This record gives sequence, structure tokens and C-alpha cells, in this order.
Amino acid sequence: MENQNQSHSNENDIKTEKGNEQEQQQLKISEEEEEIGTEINDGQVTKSDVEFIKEFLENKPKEFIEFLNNNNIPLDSYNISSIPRFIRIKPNNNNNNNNNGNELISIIESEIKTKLIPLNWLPNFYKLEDSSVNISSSKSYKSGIFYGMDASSGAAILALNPKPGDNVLDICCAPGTKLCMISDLLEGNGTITGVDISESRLGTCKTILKKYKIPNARLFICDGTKFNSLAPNSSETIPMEKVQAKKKLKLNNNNNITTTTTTTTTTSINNFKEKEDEKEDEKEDEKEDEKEDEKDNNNNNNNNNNNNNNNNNNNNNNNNNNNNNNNNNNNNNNNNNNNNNNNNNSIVSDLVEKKRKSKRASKKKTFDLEDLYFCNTFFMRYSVGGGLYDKVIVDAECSLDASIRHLLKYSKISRNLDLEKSKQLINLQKGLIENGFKLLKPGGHLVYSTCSFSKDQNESVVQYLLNKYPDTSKLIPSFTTQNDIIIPFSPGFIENTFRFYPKNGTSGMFISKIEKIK
Ligand SMILES: C[S@@+](CC[C@H](N)C(=O)[O-])C[C@H]1O[C@@H](n2cnc3c(N)ncnc32)[C@H](O)[C@@H]1O
Repeated sequence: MENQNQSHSNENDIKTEKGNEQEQQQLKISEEEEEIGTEINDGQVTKSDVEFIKEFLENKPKEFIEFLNNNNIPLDSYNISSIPRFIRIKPNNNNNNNNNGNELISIIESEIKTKLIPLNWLPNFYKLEDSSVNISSSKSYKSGIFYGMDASSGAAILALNPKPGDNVLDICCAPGTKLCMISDLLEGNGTITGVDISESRLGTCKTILKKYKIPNARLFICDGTKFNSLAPNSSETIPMEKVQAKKKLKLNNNNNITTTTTTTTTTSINNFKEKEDEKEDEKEDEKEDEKEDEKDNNNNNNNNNNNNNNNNNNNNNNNNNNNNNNNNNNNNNNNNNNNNNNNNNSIVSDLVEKKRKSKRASKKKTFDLEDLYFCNTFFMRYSVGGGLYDKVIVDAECSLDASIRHLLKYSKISRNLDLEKSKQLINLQKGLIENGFKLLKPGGHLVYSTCSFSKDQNESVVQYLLNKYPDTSKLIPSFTTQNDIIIPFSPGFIENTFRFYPKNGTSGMFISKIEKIK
């Protein structure tokens, strides 16, 4: 099985955009990351994938069966005859109601050499008739017209229902597929704030943001249980060409920042050292300070000159009145002027120093726990303070047992299934959902999703939040069903929670939606 896994990971090599070499280096995703970030892979289903999954499901490993039993997950949840694969066409390219839309679909079909079957319950999503085709070499894929995304992930965003003008917070955002869909639904009006703890996964997210030209988005590298920047204020936005909002962080030791326990992530976050940027910032600060000093000095000199001029005038008058006293007066006046100038200078430099100190302190404060990693387009560097978020999605780190693509690399997810790891995950998930809820506006909606079927990581986490905030939180339906449109979900273990099972034709997913009562 190990060998098979090896071959899967080779076949699923990341095929992200080809930027310049430096960029690529930065975005290179480790094997660990690649395993999780399958949505940005081509997603091509190979013959060996099909064979592997068939064999896996026929002879489920013992610990997997135990996990399913412990979590009341029906054994038939994974009954599949093929591995489904979907794409999403970005809506501005996809006007399905007219000929141009149909024309585009035909073009894509001919490029990727399979038929696209539209999903009537999920706009802009298509199932690939043949899952084994390659999509990443097609022209339309390369130019960002469509991307691979599982329908169950799309369902989470359908539940979130972002609307133009919303400020959306995406906690656990990397590699960024959901973020991409959120952006489309905002139609360029509104903002997205993505938070993730993994720098390398955020690197992929950054590529996606760039490729799909996602506007008004910022990415923070931060522990989502601690993140506390408010939504950006639209009045803080400035034109794109003026923005230089890019922050590259460095780890100062070999900590594994993707570790998911709350305690270790916190330590890891505190271990980020902004070496290069710190230096750059200091230089920038110094330059700014110098400029300000220069300005202040000029002002002082002007004031002093004015004083001197006035004094000279007075002296001239005195000259006219009493020549004998002139020299004395002159001397006294000059002394007084010098004293005044010295006093003025020291007051000014105290003020300048105070201003500098508070400026530095405020920067430090902003970056104690979180760092703006990348900012696409409009936000001012370090801008904070617009208010709570209209919509929050917490697509939490989980044991990944529901996802077919992750089952393909079973040997790597099997380590998530033991009790100790589960406990760590559950603690993390509780921290993530609670923090997301704190950052949500009254009247706003939070979607909590995972690609696990574990009750402890799903319904129990949601119940934890409901119990902790009984007066302000309530579960509401994730989907509004329309007449003849059937969304392929099954009910979860508590009312208004939903599960997408592979047996119903998508990858596995848990979805719930919570309203913050006003
Ligand atoms: C299921 S993936 C998210 C997928 C993503 N929403 C998407 O649609 O592309 C879970 C993410 O949680 C991140 N993560 C793990 N622990 C975290 C923490 N404490 N704070 C923030 N993100 C965390 C992982 O790095 C990973 O990127």
C-alpha cells in the first residue's frame, strides 16, 4: 500500500502556475502540504487511483473500520463505483443562458476531451464525464477560466451564501479554493480575509489569488484560534497601483508550523521572525523619521528665523532709541533667543521621539499574533478596524477521513485516526469555531465545515458552541431547497447539520450554518 501511495503522490504532482523561478521556489509545496492541497492539483484520476480505492474499500484497514464504528459512520458511506471529479467555471466567463456560455462549454470540452455535465443544484459546477482527463494543460485552465473543485466544497460556499458588499472571513483558508469561489460571489464588491497557519499553503493561496485576479483579498498567517483583526474598513482602501502590501515571514527555527495542536501552533506563531521585513521596515521607519526630522527642523529654523527677525527689528528700534544700550540689549536678546531655541528644539525632539515610539509600538501590537502575509489589490498595508465580519467560514483542519482524494493517500491520513490525535483536532476545532463566532457580526452567519465524518469533530464541535453561547447562537438550515432541485446531502446527527457522502456522488463533507442572534 505504501508503494501505491508513493505512486499516487508522484502522479498528483502539483501543477500550479509557472511563475518566475523565485516565485516557484517560494510556492513550492512540501509533500505534507501537497497531500492536503489536492484541490489545486490537476486532480486527474489515474487507473491506479481507481484500483487503489476499489481495493481499499473492499478490504478496509482495521483501524479505519474501528474509526467508522467509533464515530457511527455507516460503512456504506463510501460505496462508489467511480471517483468523481468536478470543475467550476468562473461566472464572469460563463453566461450559461446564452450562446456564449454554451460556446465556452464546447471549447472547454474540446480542450479537455470530455463532456461537462452541469450540476443543477450548484451553479457553474460541472462533473467531468471522464475523470481521467488532464485539465491543467488546457488553455482555458491556464488562463484561469475554470478550476478543479469538488462539489461538496462548493456546497459549503453555497451554504455561506456570500453577497456583494459582505466582509467575509475565511479561517483555515489555504490552499484557497473556497476563497476563490467566495470572491466570485462577492462580484468585486466586498472583502475577503483569509487566515491560515501554514506559510507554504498560504503560498499556494497567494498564487491562486493572483491567477484568478481575486480583488479585495488579504491573507494573514496566523493561528485561527487567536486571529483578531477586524474586517477592513472600505474608507481605508487605496488604489491598487499604490499598494505594496506584501509581507514575507521567516521561521527562525525548524518548527513544523503545520502541527495542528493548539499549544504548538501558538508557540510556532510566536516563533515567526520577520527578519527581512523587520529590517526593511526599520529602514523605512528610519527614512520616514529622517524626513519628519528634516521637516521639523525646517519648521524650527523658520520659527527661529522669524524670532530672530522680530528680535532684529526690536533691536533696530532700540538702536534708534538708545545707542549706548544697544550692545547689551543685543547680547541679552541673542542669549534669550538661543535659550528659547534650545528649549524649543528639545521639546520638539521629545515630541518626535514620543511619536516614533508610539508608531513602533502600534506596529508591534498589530503583529504580535498575526501577520499580513499578502494583500491582493486594495488594502492599505496593515489596515485594520472596519468592524466584525458579515460572514465567516471555518473550514477546519480535520482528520480528512471523508475525502476520497485523501483516502487515496490513506497511509498518511491513518495517523489522524487515533484517539490522541482526534482529541488534539477537536480542541483545535473548538478554538477555531469559537474565535470565528466572536469575529462574526450579530445577524451574521458562520459556516463550519470539515471533510471528516467524525461526530466528535462535527456535530459535537457545533454543539459546544451552541452550549457556550445559548443566547446568541442558533443552527439554521444550510440550504434552501427549491422544487425539483435535489441537493445530494444526508442529514447529520443533529437537526440542521448536513453530510455529503461519497455514495451520493461527491467527496465527503460535513456542513453546518450558525446564525449569531442580534
Ligand atoms: C481543510 S484545509 C482548508 C481548505 C481550504 N478552506 C480550501 O478550501 O482550500 C484546513 C486548513 O487549516 C489550516 N490550519 C490548521 N491549523 C490551523 C490553525 N490553528 N489556524 C489556522 N489555520 C489552521 C491548515 O493549514 C489547512 O490549510
